[in-house]
Amino acid sequence: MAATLIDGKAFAAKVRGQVSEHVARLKEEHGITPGLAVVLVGEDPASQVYVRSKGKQTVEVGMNSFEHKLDVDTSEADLLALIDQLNSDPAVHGILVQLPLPGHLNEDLVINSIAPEKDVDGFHISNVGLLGTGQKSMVPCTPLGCLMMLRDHHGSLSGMDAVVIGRSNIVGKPMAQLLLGDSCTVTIAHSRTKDLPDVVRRADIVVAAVGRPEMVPGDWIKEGATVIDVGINRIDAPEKGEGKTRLVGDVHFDSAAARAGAITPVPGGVGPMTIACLLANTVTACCRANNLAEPEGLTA
Ligand SMILES: Nc1nc(=O)c2c([nH]1)NC[C@@H]1CN(c3ccc(C(=O)N[C@@H](CCC(=O)O)C(=O)O)cc3)C=[N+]21
Repeated sequence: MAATLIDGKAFAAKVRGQVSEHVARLKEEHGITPGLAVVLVGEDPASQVYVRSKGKQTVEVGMNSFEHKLDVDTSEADLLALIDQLNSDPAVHGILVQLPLPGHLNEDLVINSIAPEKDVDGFHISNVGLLGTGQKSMVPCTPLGCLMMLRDHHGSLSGMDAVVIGRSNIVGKPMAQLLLGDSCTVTIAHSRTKDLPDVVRRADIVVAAVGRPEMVPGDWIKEGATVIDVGINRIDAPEKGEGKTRLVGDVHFDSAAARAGAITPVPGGVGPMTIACLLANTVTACCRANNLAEPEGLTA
């Protein structure tokens, strides 16, 4: 492998260390403990695993974790009532409603009912608008984690050609805004993009966020480019035994690593950074709520 491995797991541990220090200072100097509320509707096993690891890490950095597990057929009114209650609870500085929600619940309505200053996912329309206009906002965790790794690796991103594959509200669009904010020339590619391989081949930075296992082959990657793989896809792995699975990204790792200058692995890349940034956003929200100086290096 020619490429430098960007170790998201190690980077995330470093970010959590910084978060812990800020939390300790908030407690000692101000008597405030940041709190994160996570709302999970239904019992999707993958979501449960993810929510559990978030709760564990929240407590490990010294914050309060409030978990709300609701029945899969919870009514929209009941969910909105819970969010209302969390919005007005001074012990709660961050609120995350795990997505996707069951089909009978209107995701946009639910997300936009979260108080924008507590919206640690950065999905509320106010935060989307603030980010798009370069104003102070809550920044979505996955793109924020990608940006931190890119800045750490390159220093300045100014003038670089960045291609984001995927146009979701959760990753693709906010990622493009952040890269533009750092003065990249940004292309957002998607399933209808013509000549996708050629578009990707001109990129200095490739961010793959489509959710299709290994869809980006190495020969799309420009020699020396930096590849950030956002995909976390579980696929069958019969070679490991019957019924076994493994995680792969949206990028074909081995062939891409042979051409890239730097690349993030899956697992151990963007995923751990997403959770670290969720904790970072909660500290940021807590500082803003209390008119305290914001933690440096943990925001965009
Ligand atoms: N409102 C909301 N916000 C989210 O941020 C959100 C969400 N809903 N719904 C679900 C997705 C998924 N997600 C992951 C974060 C980290 C890992 C992660 O750390 N993955 C490990 C591997 C974990 C494993 O082994 O299964 C890794 O990539 O190394 C995975 C998935 C956040 N999401």
